[in-house]
Amino acid sequence: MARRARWVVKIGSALLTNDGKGLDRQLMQQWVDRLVRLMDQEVDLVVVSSGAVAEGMTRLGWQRRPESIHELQAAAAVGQMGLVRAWEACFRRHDRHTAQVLLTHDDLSDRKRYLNARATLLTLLGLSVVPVVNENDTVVTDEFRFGDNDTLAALVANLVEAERLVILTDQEGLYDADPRQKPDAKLIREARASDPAIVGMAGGGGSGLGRGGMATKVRAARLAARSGTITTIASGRSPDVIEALGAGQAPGTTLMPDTSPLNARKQWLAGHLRMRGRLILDDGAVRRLRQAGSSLLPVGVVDVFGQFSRGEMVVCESEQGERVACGLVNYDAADARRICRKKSSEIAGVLGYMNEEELVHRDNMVVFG
Ligand SMILES: Nc1ncnc2c1ncn2[C@@H]1O[C@H](COP(=O)(O)OP(=O)(O)O)[C@@H](O)[C@H]1O
Ligand SMILES: N[C@@H](CCC(=O)OP(=O)(O)O)C(=O)O
Repeated sequence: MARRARWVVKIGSALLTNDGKGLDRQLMQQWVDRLVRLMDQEVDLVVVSSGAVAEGMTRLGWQRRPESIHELQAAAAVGQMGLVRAWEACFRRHDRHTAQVLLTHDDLSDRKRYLNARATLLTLLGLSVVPVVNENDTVVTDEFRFGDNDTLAALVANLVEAERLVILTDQEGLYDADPRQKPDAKLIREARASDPAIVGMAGGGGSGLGRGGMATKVRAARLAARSGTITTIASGRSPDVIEALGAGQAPGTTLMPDTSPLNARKQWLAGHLRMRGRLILDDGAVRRLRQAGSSLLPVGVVDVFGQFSRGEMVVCESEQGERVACGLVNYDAADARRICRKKSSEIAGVLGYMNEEELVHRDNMVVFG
């Protein structure tokens, strides 16, 4: 059965807080009404919501964005409360659960945490819960922060392999110049995310509330393209944009990836990680990986070489020494040795716990041609 489509919808501070006048709950409800309709059309949804700092400033009565990092973090902590409550209330009206997911850069660059974040998000989607993601502003240090949620949303799109990233902002899309400076700027309808020309068109943060501006949105589209994700940058002032997207129209600016999802994922897996170990597979496992598109179960592994931790990259070889696949492993080397040749139902008995029944999940694996 084909899996449901996955979309990541990112909503920026300027839009969400009505240019700093507090959370625009009415508009939020209008978006949610449309988003729920999308979910009814077989789309799983992850919302990436900015606005914690802006909402915190409103609650604390601050007129200007503070300079000090600790004041910003304090404002984010206050505002995040309002933000998740507001999202929860809007989705509740449709009997949908929401979940607060706060991520940092470390969570997505460390492979173990990456796998855990991915598994949790996919579990939430499987439960029809809407994850509401923001950066964990209170704990991040300056050098490791995303800073803008455009980048975070793109990495979340990579994480769940979303078909589409929708970046809702206060402009109709990407213009050939900043429309706040040049009112006659023209809207770009469609471009390749990798086109160097569009980077030059995008200026920095414009609203004073958001941090990213268009430049980070264009960069986000490039990052998202790694997992074959199509990015739409559109105005969230009118919730009809979501309806139009659901009906297959292309409002705002569409930024297309160059590669198909499979190739993009292959490039990403192959380009980013070093092999830490080797798993030797029996003939049955080799066949199942190559022909049936299966995950690798411990029962098909006859030997384990190398030192690796959960989440690291391993190469899978046949007993004849042929490279069959590579992927992110779900157990560390010591535990992999203990469960190889064992049925998945025996894992918990042998180890005293079970992460996943697969040693390497199909989604985290590239099979060589
Ligand atoms: N080429 C461009 N096209 C559209 N907007 C641009 C462009 N260059 C800069 N901008 C500015 O980017 C702003 C949106 O970014 P930002 O304020 O960070 O919003 P958000 O909070 O939605 O992320 C716009 O209000 C606009 O002034
Ligand atoms: N994590 C921050 C969001 C950072 C930010 O301003 O992002 P954006 O408005 O999307 O450019 C917050 O919730 O205030």
